[in-house]
Amino acid sequence: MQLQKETIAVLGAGSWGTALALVLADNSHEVRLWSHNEEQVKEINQYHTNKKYLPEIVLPELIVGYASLSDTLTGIKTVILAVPTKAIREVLGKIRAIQKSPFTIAHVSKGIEPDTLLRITEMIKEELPEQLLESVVVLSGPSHAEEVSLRQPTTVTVSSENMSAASKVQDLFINQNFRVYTNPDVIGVEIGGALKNIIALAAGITNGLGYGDNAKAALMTRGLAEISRLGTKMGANPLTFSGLTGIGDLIVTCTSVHSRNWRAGNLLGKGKTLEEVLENMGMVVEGVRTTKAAYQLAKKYDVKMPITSELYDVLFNGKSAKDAVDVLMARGKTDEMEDLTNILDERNVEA
Ligand SMILES: NC(=O)C1=CN([C@@H]2O[C@H](COP(=O)(O)OP(=O)(O)OC[C@H]3O[C@@H](n4cnc5c(N)ncnc54)[C@H](OP(=O)(O)O)[C@@H]3O)[C@@H](O)[C@H]2O)C=CC1
Ligand SMILES: O=C(CO)COP(=O)(O)O
Repeated sequence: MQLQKETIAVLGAGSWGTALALVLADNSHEVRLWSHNEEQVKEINQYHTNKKYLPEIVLPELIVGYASLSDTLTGIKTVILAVPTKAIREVLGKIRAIQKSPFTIAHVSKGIEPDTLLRITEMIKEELPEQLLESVVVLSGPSHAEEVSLRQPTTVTVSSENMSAASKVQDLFINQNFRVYTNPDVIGVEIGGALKNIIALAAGITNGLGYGDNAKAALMTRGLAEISRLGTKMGANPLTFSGLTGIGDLIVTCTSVHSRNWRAGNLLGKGKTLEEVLENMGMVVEGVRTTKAAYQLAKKYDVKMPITSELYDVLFNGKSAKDAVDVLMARGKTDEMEDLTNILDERNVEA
Protein backbone atom coordinates (compact mmCIF):
# COMPACT_ATOMS: atom_id res chain seq x y z
CA MET A 1 0.00 0.00 0.00
CA GLN A 2 1.25 3.50 -0.88
CA LEU A 3 2.34 5.37 2.27
CA GLN A 4 0.30 8.57 2.80
CA LYS A 5 2.70 11.55 3.06
CA GLU A 6 1.93 14.01 5.82
CA THR A 7 3.42 17.11 7.40
CA ILE A 8 4.09 16.23 11.02
CA ALA A 9 4.95 18.42 14.00
CA VAL A 10 7.63 17.13 16.37
CA LEU A 11 7.69 19.18 19.57
CA GLY A 12 11.05 19.03 21.32
CA ALA A 13 14.37 19.03 19.46
CA GLY A 14 16.38 17.04 21.99
CA SER A 15 17.94 13.65 21.25
CA TRP A 16 14.70 11.75 20.89
CA GLY A 17 12.62 14.35 19.03
CA THR A 18 15.44 14.78 16.51
CA ALA A 19 15.98 11.03 16.03
CA LEU A 20 12.25 10.48 15.47
CA ALA A 21 12.15 13.41 13.04
CA LEU A 22 14.84 11.57 11.07
CA VAL A 23 12.74 8.39 10.96
CA LEU A 24 9.74 10.36 9.69
CA ALA A 25 11.87 12.16 7.08
CA ASP A 26 13.31 8.80 5.97
CA ASN A 27 9.67 7.86 5.29
CA SER A 28 9.37 11.02 3.13
CA HIS A 29 7.20 12.97 5.56
CA GLU A 30 7.82 16.68 5.99
CA VAL A 31 8.75 17.42 9.59
CA ARG A 32 8.37 20.67 11.52
CA LEU A 33 10.81 20.29 14.39
CA TRP A 34 9.85 22.79 17.10
CA SER A 35 12.33 23.98 19.69
CA HIS A 36 11.94 26.62 22.40
CA ASN A 37 15.54 27.59 21.72
CA GLU A 38 15.83 30.01 18.78
CA GLU A 39 19.58 29.47 18.40
CA GLN A 40 18.99 25.77 17.95
CA VAL A 41 16.33 26.44 15.29
CA LYS A 42 18.84 28.62 13.41
CA GLU A 43 21.42 25.83 13.60
CA ILE A 44 18.94 23.26 12.28
CA ASN A 45 17.91 25.43 9.33
CA GLN A 46 21.32 26.92 8.47
CA TYR A 47 23.67 24.00 9.08
CA HIS A 48 21.26 21.04 9.17
CA THR A 49 22.77 19.86 12.42
CA ASN A 50 21.78 19.51 16.08
CA LYS A 51 25.27 19.26 17.55
CA LYS A 52 24.35 19.33 21.23
CA TYR A 53 22.10 16.30 21.02
CA LEU A 54 23.20 14.25 17.97
CA PRO A 55 26.68 15.54 17.05
CA GLU A 56 27.32 13.05 14.22
CA ILE A 57 24.13 13.60 12.28
CA VAL A 58 23.24 15.66 9.18
CA LEU A 59 19.54 16.48 8.97
CA PRO A 60 17.75 16.19 5.61
CA GLU A 61 15.91 19.13 4.00
CA LEU A 62 12.58 17.55 4.92
CA ILE A 63 13.27 18.51 8.55
CA VAL A 64 12.69 22.22 9.12
CA GLY A 65 13.29 23.90 12.47
CA TYR A 66 10.50 26.07 13.89
CA ALA A 67 10.69 28.56 16.74
CA SER A 68 7.02 29.60 16.59
CA LEU A 69 4.68 26.98 18.01
CA SER A 70 1.76 28.62 16.27
CA ASP A 71 3.45 28.25 12.85
CA THR A 72 4.46 24.70 13.74
CA LEU A 73 0.88 23.66 14.44
CA THR A 74 -0.82 25.36 11.46
CA GLY A 75 -2.73 22.72 9.48
CA ILE A 76 -1.20 19.85 11.45
CA LYS A 77 -3.12 16.57 12.03
CA THR A 78 -0.42 14.67 13.95
CA VAL A 79 1.78 15.99 16.76
CA ILE A 80 4.70 14.02 18.19
CA LEU A 81 5.36 15.24 21.74
CA ALA A 82 9.03 14.67 22.62
CA VAL A 83 9.89 16.79 25.64
CA PRO A 84 10.85 15.52 29.13
CA THR A 85 7.92 14.64 31.41
CA LYS A 86 8.64 17.70 33.54
CA ALA A 87 7.99 20.01 30.54
CA ILE A 88 4.86 18.29 29.27
CA ARG A 89 2.23 20.40 31.04
CA GLU A 90 3.93 23.62 30.01
CA VAL A 91 4.01 22.61 26.33
CA LEU A 92 0.43 21.29 26.42
CA GLY A 93 -0.68 24.61 27.92
CA LYS A 94 0.90 26.41 24.97
CA ILE A 95 -0.81 24.07 22.49
CA ARG A 96 -4.16 24.62 24.23
CA ALA A 97 -3.79 28.38 23.82
CA ILE A 98 -3.04 28.13 20.09
CA GLN A 99 -4.64 25.10 18.49
CA LYS A 100 -8.20 25.31 17.18
CA SER A 101 -8.68 22.15 15.09
CA PRO A 102 -8.50 18.55 16.36
CA PHE A 103 -5.35 16.48 16.02
CA THR A 104 -3.79 13.20 17.15
CA ILE A 105 -1.01 13.48 19.70
CA ALA A 106 1.61 10.73 20.03
CA HIS A 107 3.86 11.16 23.04
CA VAL A 108 7.23 9.46 23.25
CA SER A 109 8.29 10.39 26.78
CA LYS A 110 8.99 8.03 29.67
CA GLY A 111 7.85 9.22 33.05
CA ILE A 112 5.13 9.48 35.67
CA GLU A 113 4.24 12.79 37.26
CA PRO A 114 5.13 12.87 40.98
CA ASP A 115 2.29 13.78 43.37
CA THR A 116 -0.55 13.55 40.81
CA LEU A 117 0.79 10.07 39.90
CA LEU A 118 -0.57 10.46 36.40
CA ARG A 119 0.76 8.68 33.36
CA ILE A 120 1.54 10.92 30.39
CA THR A 121 -1.57 10.02 28.37
CA GLU A 122 -3.59 10.96 31.47
CA MET A 123 -1.78 14.31 31.73
CA ILE A 124 -2.52 14.98 28.04
CA LYS A 125 -6.22 14.23 28.54
CA GLU A 126 -6.27 16.49 31.57
CA GLU A 127 -4.60 19.43 29.79
CA LEU A 128 -6.27 19.34 26.35
CA PRO A 129 -10.03 19.69 25.81
CA GLU A 130 -11.83 16.67 24.33
CA GLN A 131 -12.84 18.54 21.18
CA LEU A 132 -9.15 19.15 20.33
CA LEU A 133 -7.96 15.64 20.98
CA GLU A 134 -8.70 13.21 18.19
CA SER A 135 -6.62 10.47 19.84
CA VAL A 136 -3.73 10.00 22.26
CA VAL A 137 -1.02 7.49 21.35
CA VAL A 138 2.16 6.44 23.17
CA LEU A 139 5.30 5.24 21.37
CA SER A 140 7.80 3.43 23.60
CA GLY A 141 10.41 0.66 23.58
CA PRO A 142 14.15 -0.07 23.57
CA SER A 143 15.44 2.76 21.40
CA HIS A 144 18.43 4.95 22.07
CA ALA A 145 18.34 8.06 19.88
CA GLU A 146 22.04 7.70 19.07
CA GLU A 147 21.45 4.32 17.37
CA VAL A 148 18.12 5.25 15.75
CA SER A 149 19.79 8.27 14.14
CA LEU A 150 22.44 5.95 12.66
CA ARG A 151 19.60 3.85 11.17
CA GLN A 152 20.53 0.83 13.27
CA PRO A 153 17.80 -1.84 13.67
CA THR A 154 15.36 -0.77 16.37
CA THR A 155 11.98 -2.03 17.57
CA VAL A 156 9.29 -0.08 19.42
CA THR A 157 5.62 -0.39 20.33
CA VAL A 158 2.68 1.99 19.92
CA SER A 159 -0.40 1.88 22.11
CA SER A 160 -3.65 3.79 22.42
CA GLU A 161 -7.23 3.45 23.62
CA ASN A 162 -7.97 4.01 19.93
CA MET A 163 -6.05 1.28 18.15
CA SER A 164 -6.79 2.66 14.69
CA ALA A 165 -4.89 5.83 15.74
CA ALA A 166 -2.06 3.61 17.03
CA SER A 167 -1.98 1.80 13.66
CA LYS A 168 -1.79 5.14 11.88
CA VAL A 169 1.22 6.17 13.98
CA GLN A 170 2.72 2.72 13.33
CA ASP A 171 2.38 3.43 9.56
CA LEU A 172 3.99 6.86 9.86
CA PHE A 173 7.13 5.51 11.54
CA ILE A 174 7.66 1.92 10.39
CA ASN A 175 10.50 1.27 7.97
CA GLN A 176 13.34 -1.16 7.31
CA ASN A 177 15.38 0.14 10.28
CA PHE A 178 12.59 1.05 12.66
CA ARG A 179 10.08 -1.74 13.25
CA VAL A 180 6.91 -0.66 15.06
CA TYR A 181 4.59 -3.09 16.84
CA THR A 182 1.18 -2.40 18.40
CA ASN A 183 -0.08 -3.33 21.87
CA PRO A 184 -3.48 -2.19 23.21
CA ASP A 185 -2.27 -2.15 26.85
CA VAL A 186 -1.65 1.59 27.39
CA ILE A 187 -1.09 1.23 31.16
CA GLY A 188 1.48 -1.54 30.75
CA VAL A 189 3.33 0.26 27.94
CA GLU A 190 3.58 3.53 29.89
CA ILE A 191 4.44 1.94 33.24
CA GLY A 192 7.15 -0.30 31.75
CA GLY A 193 8.73 2.60 29.81
CA ALA A 194 8.74 4.94 32.79
CA LEU A 195 9.83 2.56 35.55
CA LYS A 196 12.72 0.91 33.71
CA ASN A 197 14.63 4.17 34.25
CA ILE A 198 14.58 3.56 38.01
CA ILE A 199 16.18 0.17 37.55
CA ALA A 200 18.72 1.61 35.08
CA LEU A 201 19.79 4.15 37.70
CA ALA A 202 20.16 1.32 40.22
CA ALA A 203 22.10 -0.83 37.72
CA GLY A 204 24.43 2.10 37.08
CA ILE A 205 24.94 2.52 40.82
CA THR A 206 26.00 -1.12 41.27
CA ASN A 207 28.48 -0.67 38.42
CA GLY A 208 29.85 2.46 40.07
CA LEU A 209 30.21 0.52 43.32
CA GLY A 210 32.35 -2.03 41.47
CA TYR A 211 29.81 -4.87 41.42
CA GLY A 212 29.56 -7.03 38.32
CA ASP A 213 27.14 -8.82 36.04
CA ASN A 214 25.47 -10.88 38.77
CA ALA A 215 24.32 -7.72 40.52
CA LYS A 216 23.15 -6.24 37.22
CA ALA A 217 21.15 -9.36 36.33
CA ALA A 218 19.65 -9.45 39.81
CA LEU A 219 18.53 -5.82 39.55
CA MET A 220 17.07 -6.26 36.07
CA THR A 221 15.13 -9.38 37.01
CA ARG A 222 13.91 -8.29 40.43
CA GLY A 223 13.36 -4.81 39.02
CA LEU A 224 11.07 -6.25 36.38
CA ALA A 225 9.29 -8.20 39.14
CA GLU A 226 8.44 -5.02 41.02
CA ILE A 227 7.49 -3.12 37.84
CA SER A 228 5.18 -6.02 36.87
CA ARG A 229 3.61 -6.11 40.34
CA LEU A 230 2.81 -2.40 40.35
CA GLY A 231 1.68 -2.33 36.71
CA THR A 232 -0.54 -5.37 37.15
CA LYS A 233 -2.12 -3.89 40.26
CA MET A 234 -2.79 -0.71 38.25
CA GLY A 235 -4.62 -2.76 35.62
CA ALA A 236 -1.91 -3.59 33.06
CA ASN A 237 -1.68 -6.89 31.20
CA PRO A 238 1.21 -8.73 32.96
CA LEU A 239 2.36 -10.09 29.57
CA THR A 240 3.24 -6.56 28.43
CA PHE A 241 6.18 -6.60 30.86
CA SER A 242 7.81 -9.43 28.92
CA GLY A 243 7.56 -7.35 25.73
CA LEU A 244 9.51 -4.51 24.14
CA THR A 245 8.31 -1.84 26.57
CA GLY A 246 9.05 -4.08 29.57
CA ILE A 247 12.04 -6.39 29.53
CA GLY A 248 13.14 -4.99 26.14
CA ASP A 249 13.58 -1.45 27.38
CA LEU A 250 14.98 -2.67 30.69
CA ILE A 251 17.74 -4.56 28.85
CA VAL A 252 18.73 -1.63 26.65
CA THR A 253 18.69 0.95 29.42
CA CYS A 254 20.53 -1.15 32.00
CA THR A 255 23.26 -2.28 29.60
CA SER A 256 23.93 0.58 27.20
CA VAL A 257 26.56 3.28 27.50
CA HIS A 258 24.06 5.59 25.78
CA SER A 259 21.65 5.48 28.72
CA ARG A 260 21.62 8.74 30.66
CA ASN A 261 19.93 6.97 33.57
CA TRP A 262 22.59 4.26 33.71
CA ARG A 263 25.39 6.82 33.40
CA ALA A 264 23.88 8.96 36.15
CA GLY A 265 23.62 5.91 38.42
CA ASN A 266 27.21 4.93 37.64
CA LEU A 267 28.44 8.37 38.78
CA LEU A 268 26.31 8.17 41.93
CA GLY A 269 27.83 4.76 42.69
CA LYS A 270 31.28 6.31 42.30
CA GLY A 271 30.41 8.85 45.00
CA LYS A 272 29.19 11.95 43.11
CA THR A 273 26.20 13.78 44.56
CA LEU A 274 22.89 13.88 42.71
CA GLU A 275 23.32 17.64 42.09
CA GLU A 276 26.80 17.12 40.58
CA VAL A 277 25.53 14.31 38.36
CA LEU A 278 22.52 16.19 37.01
CA GLU A 279 24.53 19.36 36.42
CA ASN A 280 27.00 17.51 34.23
CA MET A 281 24.54 15.37 32.26
CA GLY A 282 23.12 18.18 30.04
CA MET A 283 20.20 15.95 29.09
CA VAL A 284 17.18 14.66 30.93
CA VAL A 285 17.55 11.85 33.53
CA GLU A 286 13.90 10.86 33.85
CA GLY A 287 14.51 8.14 36.44
CA VAL A 288 15.09 10.62 39.27
CA ARG A 289 11.58 12.11 39.25
CA THR A 290 10.08 8.75 38.32
CA THR A 291 11.63 7.20 41.44
CA LYS A 292 9.66 9.68 43.52
CA ALA A 293 6.45 8.96 41.60
CA ALA A 294 6.90 5.17 41.78
CA TYR A 295 7.68 5.35 45.50
CA GLN A 296 4.37 7.18 45.96
CA LEU A 297 2.54 4.75 43.65
CA ALA A 298 3.85 1.75 45.63
CA LYS A 299 2.33 3.23 48.77
CA LYS A 300 -0.94 4.12 47.04
CA TYR A 301 -1.38 0.62 45.56
CA ASP A 302 0.18 -1.18 48.53
CA VAL A 303 2.75 -2.99 46.38
CA LYS A 304 6.21 -4.05 47.59
CA MET A 305 8.90 -2.22 45.57
CA PRO A 306 12.11 -2.69 47.56
CA ILE A 307 14.55 -1.53 44.86
CA THR A 308 12.53 1.63 44.20
CA SER A 309 12.26 2.28 47.92
CA GLU A 310 16.01 1.91 48.51
CA LEU A 311 16.82 4.09 45.51
CA TYR A 312 14.42 6.70 46.84
CA ASP A 313 16.40 6.82 50.08
CA VAL A 314 19.70 7.08 48.19
CA LEU A 315 18.45 9.91 45.95
CA PHE A 316 16.43 11.92 48.43
CA ASN A 317 17.37 10.90 51.98
CA GLY A 318 21.16 10.73 51.88
CA LYS A 319 21.43 6.93 52.27
CA SER A 320 24.69 5.49 50.98
CA ALA A 321 24.41 3.31 47.88
CA LYS A 322 26.39 0.54 49.59
CA ASP A 323 23.98 0.52 52.54
CA ALA A 324 21.04 0.32 50.13
CA VAL A 325 22.49 -2.77 48.44
CA ASP A 326 23.14 -4.34 51.85
CA VAL A 327 19.51 -3.74 52.87
CA LEU A 328 18.23 -5.34 49.64
CA MET A 329 20.43 -8.40 50.12
CA ALA A 330 19.40 -8.83 53.78
CA ARG A 331 15.63 -8.74 53.18
CA GLY A 332 13.53 -11.53 54.67
CA LYS A 333 13.22 -14.76 52.70
CA THR A 334 10.60 -14.67 49.97
CA ASP A 335 9.26 -16.67 47.02
CA GLU A 336 10.23 -15.33 43.60
CA MET A 337 6.70 -15.21 42.14
CA GLU A 338 4.50 -15.07 45.23
CA ASP A 339 3.66 -11.37 45.25
CA LEU A 340 2.72 -11.22 41.57
CA THR A 341 0.67 -14.41 41.88
CA ASN A 342 -1.23 -12.86 44.81
CA ILE A 343 -2.00 -9.73 42.78
CA LEU A 344 -3.25 -11.86 39.88
CA ASP A 345 -5.40 -13.92 42.28
CA GLU A 346 -6.90 -10.72 43.73
CA ARG A 347 -7.71 -9.53 40.22
CA ASN A 348 -9.40 -12.83 39.39
CA VAL A 349 -11.53 -12.61 42.53
CA GLU A 350 -12.59 -9.03 41.68
CA ALA A 351 -13.43 -9.93 38.04
N1 LIG B 1 17.04 9.95 24.12
C1 LIG B 1 16.52 8.75 23.90
O1 LIG B 1 17.21 7.86 23.39
C2 LIG B 1 15.11 8.46 24.27
C3 LIG B 1 14.37 9.33 25.05
N2 LIG B 1 13.07 9.02 25.38
C4 LIG B 1 12.26 9.92 26.18
O2 LIG B 1 11.98 11.09 25.41
C5 LIG B 1 11.78 12.20 26.29
C6 LIG B 1 12.66 13.34 25.81
O3 LIG B 1 13.99 12.90 25.99
P1 LIG B 1 15.25 13.37 25.15
O4 LIG B 1 14.90 13.93 23.84
O5 LIG B 1 16.20 12.26 25.19
O6 LIG B 1 15.75 14.53 26.14
P2 LIG B 1 16.91 15.59 25.89
O7 LIG B 1 17.37 16.02 27.21
O8 LIG B 1 17.87 15.02 24.91
O9 LIG B 1 16.12 16.78 25.16
C7 LIG B 1 15.00 17.39 25.75
C8 LIG B 1 14.50 18.46 24.80
O10 LIG B 1 13.32 19.04 25.35
C9 LIG B 1 13.51 20.45 25.42
N3 LIG B 1 12.78 21.03 26.53
C10 LIG B 1 13.03 20.94 27.85
N4 LIG B 1 12.13 21.64 28.56
C11 LIG B 1 11.31 22.22 27.66
C12 LIG B 1 10.20 23.10 27.77
N5 LIG B 1 9.74 23.48 28.96
N6 LIG B 1 9.59 23.50 26.63
C13 LIG B 1 10.04 23.10 25.43
N7 LIG B 1 11.09 22.28 25.25
C14 LIG B 1 11.72 21.84 26.36
C15 LIG B 1 15.01 20.61 25.60
O11 LIG B 1 15.40 21.93 25.28
P3 LIG B 1 16.82 22.55 25.77
O12 LIG B 1 17.83 22.09 24.78
O13 LIG B 1 16.58 24.02 25.74
O14 LIG B 1 17.06 22.02 27.15
C16 LIG B 1 15.50 19.58 24.60
O15 LIG B 1 15.41 20.06 23.29
C17 LIG B 1 12.14 11.70 27.70
O16 LIG B 1 10.97 11.40 28.38
C18 LIG B 1 12.94 10.42 27.43
O17 LIG B 1 12.81 9.49 28.49
C19 LIG B 1 12.48 7.88 24.93
C20 LIG B 1 13.17 6.99 24.16
C21 LIG B 1 14.54 7.21 23.76
O1 LIG C 1 14.51 5.22 26.98
C1 LIG C 1 15.60 5.11 26.49
C2 LIG C 1 15.97 3.98 25.63
O2 LIG C 1 14.90 3.18 25.30
C3 LIG C 1 16.63 6.13 26.80
O3 LIG C 1 17.11 5.91 28.07
P1 LIG C 1 17.94 7.04 28.85
O4 LIG C 1 16.96 8.18 29.08
O5 LIG C 1 18.41 6.41 30.09
O6 LIG C 1 19.06 7.46 27.94
